[in-house]
Amino acid sequence: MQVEEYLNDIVKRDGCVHLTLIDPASQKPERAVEIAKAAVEGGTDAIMIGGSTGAVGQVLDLTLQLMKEQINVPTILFPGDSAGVSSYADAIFFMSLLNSRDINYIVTNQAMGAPLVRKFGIEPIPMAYLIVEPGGTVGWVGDARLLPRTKPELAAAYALAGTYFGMRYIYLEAGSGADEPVPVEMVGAVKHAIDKGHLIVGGGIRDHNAAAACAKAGADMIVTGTAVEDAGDVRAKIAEFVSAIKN
Ligand SMILES: CC(C)=CCC/C(C)=C/CC/C(C)=C/CC/C(C)=C/COP(=O)(O)OP(=O)(O)O
Ligand SMILES: O=P(O)(O)OC[C@@H](O)CO
Ligand SMILES: [Mg+2]
Repeated sequence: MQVEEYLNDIVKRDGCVHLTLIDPASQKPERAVEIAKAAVEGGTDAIMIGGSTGAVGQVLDLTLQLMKEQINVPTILFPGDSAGVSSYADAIFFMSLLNSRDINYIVTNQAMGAPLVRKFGIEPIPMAYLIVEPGGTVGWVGDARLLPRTKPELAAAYALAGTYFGMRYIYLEAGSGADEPVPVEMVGAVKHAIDKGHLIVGGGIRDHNAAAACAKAGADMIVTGTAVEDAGDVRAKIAEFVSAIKN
């Protein structure tokens, strides 16, 4: 429970965690590590590694190996399937896409990945992954029955079900590069519904105002990927997010 406790302690201390998502398929490992280093300098709390397409094998391993040598925050896998499990990560968001129509994303990929998680000694963090409109690539790949933006009560019902299954983290995802993040009304409704669980919000968070709004509405952790990939000055961009969400 090392990484989970680390994150939960930051929520207690700072009110909110910042997670930087790096897709190993988007750049060479050396560049990914440069981005991660700058993100850590900017104050990010951990690095998530994953992508919905093509984040596998040698590139994933090498990216994580270099990170382990060069950065001092945890690395957390964010896998699309069992091929996204690498022995060089500290933890894995062991997630089920609860609003998928495809059993592969509800439990089969997880079953294929579970023995690897055990073999490699990676810390699994049980998580309900919920995809909200517009959902982006991951909504399509994961065959999600997208949660309507105007129905916070549906998102809250899925989140509550996730906590009753024993999942301690709930991730509300609008899709990478979404035009708008998850609506604040939905963030609030989900936070209200889950007693002890932690709420992660990501997808389409581009600036510090959007990040602050999500945190204020109840997000315990904010994920940014595209905004960081696109930033000229990664360190400065992350620092803006961090100061907007933390007490
Ligand atoms: C726990 C294990 C072994 C597997 C989980 C399998 C599940 C539930 C996957 C959910 C659906 C999926 C395809 C997720 C991929 C990871 C992800 C959410 C990537 C989003 O990353 P970006 O790189 O920002 O998105 P793009 O790929 O659209 O750029
Ligand atoms: O790329 P962005 O839009 O920041 O989304 C991050 C993450 O929620 C995607 O899985
Ligand atoms: Mg990507």
